[in-house]
Amino acid sequence: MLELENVTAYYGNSPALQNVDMHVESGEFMSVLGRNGGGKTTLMRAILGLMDKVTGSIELDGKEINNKRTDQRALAGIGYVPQGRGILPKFTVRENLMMGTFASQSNSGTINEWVFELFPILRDFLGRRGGNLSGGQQQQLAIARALLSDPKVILLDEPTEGIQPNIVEQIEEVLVKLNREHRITVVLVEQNVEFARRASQKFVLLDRGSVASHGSIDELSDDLVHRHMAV
Ligand SMILES: Nc1ncnc2c1ncn2[C@@H]1O[C@H](COP(=O)(O)OP(=O)(O)OP(=O)(O)O)[C@@H](O)[C@H]1O
Repeated sequence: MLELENVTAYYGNSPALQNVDMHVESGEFMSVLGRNGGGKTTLMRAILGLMDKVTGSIELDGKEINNKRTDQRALAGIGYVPQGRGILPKFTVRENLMMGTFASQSNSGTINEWVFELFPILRDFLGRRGGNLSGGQQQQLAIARALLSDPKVILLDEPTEGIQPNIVEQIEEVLVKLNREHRITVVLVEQNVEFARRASQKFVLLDRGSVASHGSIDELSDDLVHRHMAV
């Protein structure tokens, strides 16, 4: 459902991602791995249309999206949880959630209750400013906001970075549930290899902007991790 062929992405004139292929099937959980600076965030930005220039092909459900604007890609069904979470600190939790609904086809402004079933804490904090939540709560808010755009595929950039272990566990559980029960396709950027091994069916391993290895998650050997992820 998300097909990248020969994708090269540039900051100015310098390519940070080169000739990347990635094939994600509907309902699949894909992890994108690699050490810092390997190109993982650049890959997410290329899929979203946030790079200066991207060559190659990016298809969603068989339709080319590489010529579309970021907002059109969101409407087409790509949800995004950026690195650093991207919460608007002065907006309340309710307002942050409403931002997500505006990126959905229905553009309803209505917050679907199911995000509170996934993250009950958000209901309690609806009137609180986003900037006053803890890091873990902000991450839950960022995931809920992305879900309210009704995504077919959700891209998450290091959602567990800098978050306390019990919240990491909760986030892992929610992502697995979204994928297995709600059939949302997940593309997860992670440094946490064990999380990726538990949650994913497939992986892509980036090294210096190129695909060093890819396959089903049981093919992700310790040797590959050591070669391409150790600093
Ligand atoms: N705004 C930018 N302008 C120019 N070069 C950039 C910019 N952002 C990243 N790069 C370069 O692009 C390359 C890939 O960076 P990217 O952020 O995609 O890596 P990453 O795998 O996501 O790393 P991290 O785990 O640290 O987030 C790096 O060499 C980086 O220095």
